[in-house]
Amino acid sequence: MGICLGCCRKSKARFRDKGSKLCSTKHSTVSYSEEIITNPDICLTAGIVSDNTSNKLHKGSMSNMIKGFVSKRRNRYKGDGFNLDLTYITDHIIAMGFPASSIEGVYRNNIDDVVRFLETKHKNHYKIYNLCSERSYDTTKFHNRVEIFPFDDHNPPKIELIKPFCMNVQEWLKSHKDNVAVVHCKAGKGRTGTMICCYLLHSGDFSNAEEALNYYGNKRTQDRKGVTIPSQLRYVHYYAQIMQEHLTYKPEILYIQKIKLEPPPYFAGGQGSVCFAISQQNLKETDGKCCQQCVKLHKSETYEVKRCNVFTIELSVCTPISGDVKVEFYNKKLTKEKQFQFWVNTFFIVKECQDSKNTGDLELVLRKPELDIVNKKDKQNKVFAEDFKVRPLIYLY
Ligand SMILES: O=P(O)(O)O[C@@H]1[C@@H](OP(=O)(O)O)[C@H](OP(=O)(O)O)[C@H](O)[C@H](OP(=O)(O)O)[C@H]1OP(=O)(O)O
Repeated sequence: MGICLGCCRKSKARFRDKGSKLCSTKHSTVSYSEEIITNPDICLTAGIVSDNTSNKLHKGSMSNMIKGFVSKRRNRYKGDGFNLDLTYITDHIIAMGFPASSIEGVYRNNIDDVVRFLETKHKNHYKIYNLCSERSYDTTKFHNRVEIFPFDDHNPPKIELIKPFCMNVQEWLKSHKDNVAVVHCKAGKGRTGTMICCYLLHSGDFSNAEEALNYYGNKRTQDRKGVTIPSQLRYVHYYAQIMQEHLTYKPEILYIQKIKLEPPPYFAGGQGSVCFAISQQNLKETDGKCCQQCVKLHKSETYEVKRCNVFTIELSVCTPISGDVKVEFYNKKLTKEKQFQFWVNTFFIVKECQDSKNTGDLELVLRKPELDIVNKKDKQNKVFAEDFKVRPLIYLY
């Protein structure tokens, strides 16, 4: 039986993320014998294999090696004949990577292995929570006990998504002492951690966001870094406030009029141009189901930045914002390159003002570690100074 390398266009299209990092060499139409599967070099460089071959590949020790590599520092479940990117966060809450099929099942959790695991360990007592907005799978494999609470990779959930998720998990866990909730996104780390930490707060297991996040990080990863995206962390803190102070959420309307960059980024050669966009996460109904929809509210012109202490950008129109709001900054070269982004929620901005008895306008301050992307990409402080801050000026009324 041979492996056809390079003949399956459909698989190629699907092979776009981690797999493509592993297997990105040129295609070949050569057929290889089965023993070759055990040769790491050929497997890693093979790139494209057909679907029935992937079914065999995912069972081999080579596949386990690739899976271990792809799951990086996440804790895997190994034992009883299983080797899965899956971690018990508590006895009743499981975090795992995407249950994948086809070639993706060779380097992520294979859906059939996940089914086998859950049927063996938690028969009739598991329910899956899929957080991916980007895709799904054959839910009949899990007897259709799959709930979808979708949001985008590298982003926080819409704030209104969190409570229904927590209530659904709570109801499921309360309905039988043996029930488990199995939560996943793609890697089963960032988005999964965000929602699990919110649940740990909702259930009263933790009363403070930091403790829930540390607990999750310790359980799910070897480097104790569970949720690392600043906006996802911010939303766990938001939900902690809702729980601690019994708040009733309301999407307040505010206005952004200025954004200050302090100091402005330093691009190669000393000069550069920035532009930014402000978007809002709305809920829209499609086929009777509520989905998130990111709507652009403001697209800025391009500003040339010069060296100075504070670079202030006045918005051409005072932009009303409400609920979950994303601000994205780009460096405008030949192509636009995203430098950083952050999500905030207007309800918590107003609350912060009220708590500090501030009746005037508010200058939000977001420091470099609180900004998505740049917190990881510019660790050497080459473009953004270590003490870089972005200060949106918000009008309350
Ligand atoms: O933190 P990292 O570097 O492991 O990033 C994860 C990504 O790995 P990558 O950077 O592409 O190698 C990872 O992508 P892969 O699974 O590696 O393709 C996910 O995007 C993961 O987010 P989530 O757990 O699905 O919400 C990402 O996790 P978060 O950054 O969202 O926590």
